[in-house]
Amino acid sequence: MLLTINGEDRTIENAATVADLLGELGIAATKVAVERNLEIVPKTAYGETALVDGDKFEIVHFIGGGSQEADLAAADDDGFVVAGKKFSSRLLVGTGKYKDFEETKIAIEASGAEIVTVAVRRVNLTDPNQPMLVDYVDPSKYTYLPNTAGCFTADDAVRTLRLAREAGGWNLVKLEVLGDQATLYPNMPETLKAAEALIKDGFDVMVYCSDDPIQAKMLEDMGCCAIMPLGSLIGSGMGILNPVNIALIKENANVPVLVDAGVGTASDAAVAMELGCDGVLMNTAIAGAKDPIRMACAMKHAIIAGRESFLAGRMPKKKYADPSSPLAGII
Ligand SMILES: CC(=O)[C@@H](O)[C@H](O)COP(=O)(O)O
Repeated sequence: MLLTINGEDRTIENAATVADLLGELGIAATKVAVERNLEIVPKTAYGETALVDGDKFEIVHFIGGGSQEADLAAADDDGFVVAGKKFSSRLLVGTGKYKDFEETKIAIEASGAEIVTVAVRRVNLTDPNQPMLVDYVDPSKYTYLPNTAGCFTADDAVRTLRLAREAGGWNLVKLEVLGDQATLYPNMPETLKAAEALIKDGFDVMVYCSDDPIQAKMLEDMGCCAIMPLGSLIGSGMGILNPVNIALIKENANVPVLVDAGVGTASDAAVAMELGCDGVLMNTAIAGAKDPIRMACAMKHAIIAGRESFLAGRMPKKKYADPSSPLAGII
């Protein structure tokens, strides 16, 4: 019979059920999520779900998947907590745009990040015959944060994350619903709709959003566990274009606020932290640098420096000079 599996037409000779199909493809049923004609098939039903000619399957295969406990031993008192879990690093990193998985791995190590976000639709999680991220970035060492990059509707985003949860058990997710290809700006009505559905479905939702303080508050009130306004457009490296709005969002929030997207260089990350943000998520600034490993290291230091500077409290700005050496006693 003719089936479409992950967009590819395949002739399957012997399989009668989803369980048989996985067997024929050589995939262990416990590490896989199957969506058939846009409906997720629960693992318990693989054996009795009969294949029908023309069925379309989306199969997500995670080797050793599932988010694991972060290494809390290293967490200092200033760590940040999201969805009840404490992290010592306030830098979250993406996994796209690197030369290969080896470079991804070394850059993530150099960044000191504990949370790594993965585009479920883009990173190879399905084909065990190709290099797979989980073979390089150990899911028992890092908290995997599946994201919905490439989703332009609420329905698409919700389906993508349900599929990821079915496969890897991930409950903590990063929602992004994009408006158009040119800007990748968040589509806020669709983002709100998806966030509501995911929260209702039991997900812990970290949400990429516009830097509008009112909509950020709506997302928090709805139950999102972290608010992630963009600094500037994804991949633009333009830094934080609206620091006043980011500060307003942080001032009104009772959940962590992380700048997500647009960071271009280390000083942008420091600015985000000096505004009082709880963390920064970035990808392109590291992966797109001439020396990604060195930049990852720079970002680690920038995040720490920005945070320390925020906690230290900056001196007040003054209109006129104030000599560095006291004038009293000068002859
Ligand atoms: C990796 C990821 O989740 C991106 O969608 C994110 O928004 C990062 O953007 P930059 O690549 O601009 O850092």
